[in-house]
Amino acid sequence: IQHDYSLFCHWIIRVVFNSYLSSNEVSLKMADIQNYGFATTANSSLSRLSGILCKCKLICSMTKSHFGPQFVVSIADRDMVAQVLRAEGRTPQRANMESWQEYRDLRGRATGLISAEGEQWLKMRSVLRQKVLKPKDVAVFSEGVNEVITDLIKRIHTLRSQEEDGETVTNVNNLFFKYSMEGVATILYESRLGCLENNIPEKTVEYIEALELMFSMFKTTMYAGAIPKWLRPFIPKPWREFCRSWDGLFKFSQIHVDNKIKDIQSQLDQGEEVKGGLLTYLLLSKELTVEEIYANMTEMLLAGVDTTSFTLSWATYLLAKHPEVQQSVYEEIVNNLGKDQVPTSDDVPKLPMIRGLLKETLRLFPVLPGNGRVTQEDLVVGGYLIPKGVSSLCHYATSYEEENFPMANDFRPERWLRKDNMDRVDNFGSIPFGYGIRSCIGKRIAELEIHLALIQLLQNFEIKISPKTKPVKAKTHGLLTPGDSINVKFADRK
Ligand code: HEM
Repeated sequence: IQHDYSLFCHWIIRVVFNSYLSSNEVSLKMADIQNYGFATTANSSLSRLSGILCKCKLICSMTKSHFGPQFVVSIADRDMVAQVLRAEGRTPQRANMESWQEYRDLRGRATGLISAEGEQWLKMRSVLRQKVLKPKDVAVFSEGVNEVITDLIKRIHTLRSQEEDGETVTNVNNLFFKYSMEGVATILYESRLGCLENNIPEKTVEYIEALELMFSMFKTTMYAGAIPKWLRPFIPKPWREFCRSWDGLFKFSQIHVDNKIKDIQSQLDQGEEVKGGLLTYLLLSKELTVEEIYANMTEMLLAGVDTTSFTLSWATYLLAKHPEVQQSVYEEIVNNLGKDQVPTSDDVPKLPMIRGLLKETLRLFPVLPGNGRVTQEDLVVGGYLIPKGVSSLCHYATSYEEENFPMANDFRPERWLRKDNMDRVDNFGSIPFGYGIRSCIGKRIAELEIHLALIQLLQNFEIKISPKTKPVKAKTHGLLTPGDSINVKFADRK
């Protein structure tokens, strides 16, 4: 049962238990159990069942289980996670990417950074890392991101004016989804989509809706790869939808990349000097093929929207729930930057509390609660032999360990402040962007989008609890997401 049928068990358990418990409670219990030992949502349904029945919290730091046909060793201990990551070779391998590869083979598409392996991955990583991996590389995107933030603030004014109290914005994640999509498109495609406009042109509405649908469809079809191929004729929907959402994402990226190719060509034809950002560089340098550029833009779009928007939603929620923290972050902004000055990336180092706020938000709510790795050598970890070819690193669990973070359940951004130059606040207990040469390549982009947005939001508004704010818990379907709408008030700063 733990092999091919684990997914079915998972579904059956969900259906049965949903009828006994509220769905939130089930998600929470599943999240708890998953993150205390199991890295992926469909892991080992039987163990989950016993966990739910016993209401016990699994606190083992190493467990073995199965995800579809795959054997997984899940590690939830800071030092063991560090040991596995430090043992990585020059081309670390990501787990569970077979379905992504299969889709690309089927459609004759290239792989992007997330799905590529080996030398192919290394080649693309070496090209992309030169442009986006250091804070100074992404500093050039500040202006474009700030334009998007101006639209975000306008949109908040519009949305709250539609509410009775003139201050509440319901389901902030909708808003931040559009912000993140607009922000990442500005950086990746060097063009604006218009997601945050009040009167969005019909054409734009169509593709925003199509993209939203693709993102939501993608989440539900994530497990398509775990269903054995021989079962697909009997249960065709997950695989069909998985392919359909990839088709849509690729098409979307291709339209924007092709537009850029035309722009560049017309500039060249007119004898103009061609200047631009990341995409222009990739197209002109020809270090990647056009197919590789399509694939990387598609995978970065997929990786860069929900991650950023969920993190912003949680940060907003935490600030509303902790007015004293919000006040100290705000005071730091006013004292070091002023009430009205538009921040750039150069200002962020002057605002350690803003950085602490993001780190603490990601410690409590790491969008990717686990990290799948294919270990490339046999390893002895914590006295156990982990065979080559498996492992899953559960940093959600290590983020909540008292040993790693005293008063771990509390929201305390100041825990990330350095007392002096020698003080090291980095902590393997919380690695929301992963670690090492295969860590998140969009980390600096995400930080820029989130830091600048939070600074301007706090300069403009006091974020407060609204009567519509209910306690929101996290749930997981691969990504850790808010389990309910986050509704807060954006009150004008006096
Ligand atoms: C709060 C926001 C984000 C979080 C928490 C996050 C987290 C992560 C994590 C945990 C990984 C896996 C790292 C590993 O395997 O060690 C990853 C990989 C990746 N992320 Fe992000 N990410 C975020 C935003 C972004 C953005 C904005 C982009 C692109 C614009 C992006 C692009 C990627 C790509 C391409 C990879 C694969 C890298 C590789 O395999 O070489 N991410 N991210």
